[in-house]
Amino acid sequence: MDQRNAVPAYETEDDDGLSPYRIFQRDEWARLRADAPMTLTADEVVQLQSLNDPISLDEVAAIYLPLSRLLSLYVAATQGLFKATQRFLLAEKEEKVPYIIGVAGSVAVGKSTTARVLKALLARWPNTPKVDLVTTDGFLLPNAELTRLGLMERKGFPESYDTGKLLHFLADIKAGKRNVHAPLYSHLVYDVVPGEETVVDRPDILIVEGLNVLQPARMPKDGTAIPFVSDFFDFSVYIDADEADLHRWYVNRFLRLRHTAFRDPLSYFRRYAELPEDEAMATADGLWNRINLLNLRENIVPTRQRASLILKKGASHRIETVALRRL
Ligand SMILES: Nc1ncnc2c1ncn2[C@@H]1O[C@H](COP(=O)(O)OP(=O)(O)O)[C@@H](O)[C@H]1O
Ligand SMILES: CC(C)(COP(=O)(O)O)[C@@H](O)C(=O)NCCC(=O)O
Repeated sequence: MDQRNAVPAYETEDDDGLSPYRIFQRDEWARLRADAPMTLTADEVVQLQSLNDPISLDEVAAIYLPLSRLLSLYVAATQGLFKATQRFLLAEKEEKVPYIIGVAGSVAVGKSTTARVLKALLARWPNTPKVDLVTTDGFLLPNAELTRLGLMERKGFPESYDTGKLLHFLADIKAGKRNVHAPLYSHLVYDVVPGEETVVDRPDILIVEGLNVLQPARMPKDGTAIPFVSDFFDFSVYIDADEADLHRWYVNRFLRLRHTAFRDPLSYFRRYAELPEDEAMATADGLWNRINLLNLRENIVPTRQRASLILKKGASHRIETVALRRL
């Protein structure tokens, strides 16, 4: 096995029962939906899916409704624990603390679709919680800074983010601050958009989606402790798929974008809209192999075992197995 991929397997349960994960085949997991009602329509599901990341109502029923049910139990348990701490501290008034869910995985695995479907389902729980979603691309260094640092070919690698800014953002959210601002990234212009922000105002649940959300902190030499982004998470989901599938999904999405987003005069990839298909494919292959595959192997896959839940997709984007941490 390639050393770079030498991450312990989670997909097979050890005979000795030492695996940190309980593995479910799709059908077994689907049964755990129990009495959770379907709250999305087929049309709404279509609206939530990303380009080249098909998702069906059946997928929502089999995978995401059991997950929504699990999360409703976990959120209630965490709130109970929080209340216990408040009682212990003889606190006069109970502040609410947002429950934070991280969504990690490769470029082109479909994190955005998963995050949007989860947001929609959780917001439709009977107590209608306020659910917000933030993507970490807003915390990327601007292209001018990446160019100055020689990091344009490392976009999406841990060093291409302003991790300090992301940590402060999450600390403010967990501290219960109001109107916390997060910067925004545009896939169209391929850069952070100066002055554009999203505002997060004390949600009940915040979903944080990005390649590197399970990344450990790089330890400073002076011995000071830096938190991990995931220290702020109450739960995390890693979306997993085989390299060959991810490669194909990335290239196919790139080819489809030539007929849509790349035609926009503002698109960073404008020049690729006119390329013949074989040249466009070679460009997409290059971006995948030079940047995204390297990042997947070096930084993203090694964080997989840190997730609370691993959703493993098959070649058609359907989730085939689910691995749930035993806590
Ligand atoms: N060059 C691009 N132009 C426009 N949209 C893009 C481009 N690249 C990716 N996207 C969109 O950005 C979103 C995030 O993509 P990505 O970071 O690969 O994560 P994932 O596929 O896991 O959601 C997706 O909805 C995708 O369709
Ligand atoms: C913007 C991204 C780094 C994803 O960022 P994330 O929201 O996961 O933090 C990624 O979609 C990307 O553009 N990667 C650079 C290589 C490429 O163009 O595919």
